[in-house]
Amino acid sequence: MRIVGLTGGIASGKSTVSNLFKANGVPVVDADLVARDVLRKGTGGWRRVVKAFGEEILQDDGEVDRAKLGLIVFSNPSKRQLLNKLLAPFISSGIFWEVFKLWMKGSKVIVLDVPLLFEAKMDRWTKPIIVVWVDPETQLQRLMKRDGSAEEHARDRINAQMDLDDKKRKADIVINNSGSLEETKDQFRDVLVQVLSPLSWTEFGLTRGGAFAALAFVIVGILACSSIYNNNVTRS
Ligand SMILES: CC(C)(COP(=O)(O)OP(=O)(O)OC[C@H]1O[C@@H](n2cnc3c(N)ncnc32)[C@H](O)[C@@H]1O)[C@@H](O)C(=O)NCCC(=O)NCCS
Ligand SMILES: Nc1ncnc2c1ncn2[C@@H]1O[C@H](COP(=O)(O)OP(=O)(O)OP(=O)(O)O)[C@@H](O)[C@H]1O
Repeated sequence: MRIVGLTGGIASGKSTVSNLFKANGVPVVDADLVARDVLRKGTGGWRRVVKAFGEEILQDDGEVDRAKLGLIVFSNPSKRQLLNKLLAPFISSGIFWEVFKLWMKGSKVIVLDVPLLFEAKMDRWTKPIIVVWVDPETQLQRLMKRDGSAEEHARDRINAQMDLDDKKRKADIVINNSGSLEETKDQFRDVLVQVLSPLSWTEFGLTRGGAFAALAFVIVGILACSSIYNNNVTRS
């Protein structure tokens, strides 16, 4: 199985690129969706977070007020670290299960869309790593426009992540999303060819088909050895 890492900065265009993958039949595991699930009312993540941050972060219906919690953690690094520490085990296992389900379905190439791929050291499980890069001013403007947020809050969110240029240096593939959507789609076409190139033997071994082939090989080997052994015992 080939697990492609897709990352970047906040509002750099990861969802835009992951939608292009989905439109081309490549399944995507979205870490933001997993992170939402593990914070739903009544879950283990919800209980831990409410215990640590207090009931004042809850809405009337008992769900976490995400905007309120966001304002707290994106302006305070130690509170953000606490939230990350509380949710990390739930997010990692959630991602693992999503990958496992796709493996069971027989998917050969999948994309992991994880904003904090490098920060959470999940980059070691993915190859190649695609970084969606955008120039800083465009990133700020797109973020403010999309979330309707003030410049100060948008900057807090951007500064809560590893510098986007550092991520770019760690990438195997860079998509520059500073221009139009058409320009991004042009780059994406070449990226798709690379991502869908034939699997290496190691990647094939990690697919469901590869695992069954290896198992069949071992069973045939054992049967062949036992038949040779039985023949020798009968003769002697
Ligand atoms: C603080 C929360 C409630 C704010 O929710 P909100 O709906 O406003 O934002 P959303 O979850 O859609 O995230 C938007 C973007 O913010 C960035 N972001 C989210 N969490 C973090 C974080 N802990 N550190 C840095 N950036 C983050 C990501 O780029 C993400 O794509 C939420 O982001 C959260 O629970 N974060 C902690 C979980 C986490 O680490 N998620 C990232 C998945 S790897
Ligand atoms: N090339 C582009 N031209 C114009 N607008 C764009 C372009 N790419 C993305 N956008 C817009 O910028 C915003 C951020 O893009 P997107 O949601 O894909 O980023 P993201 O990296 O997934 O964000 P997050 O980290 O918050 O999940 C969206 O409103 C999107 O429509």
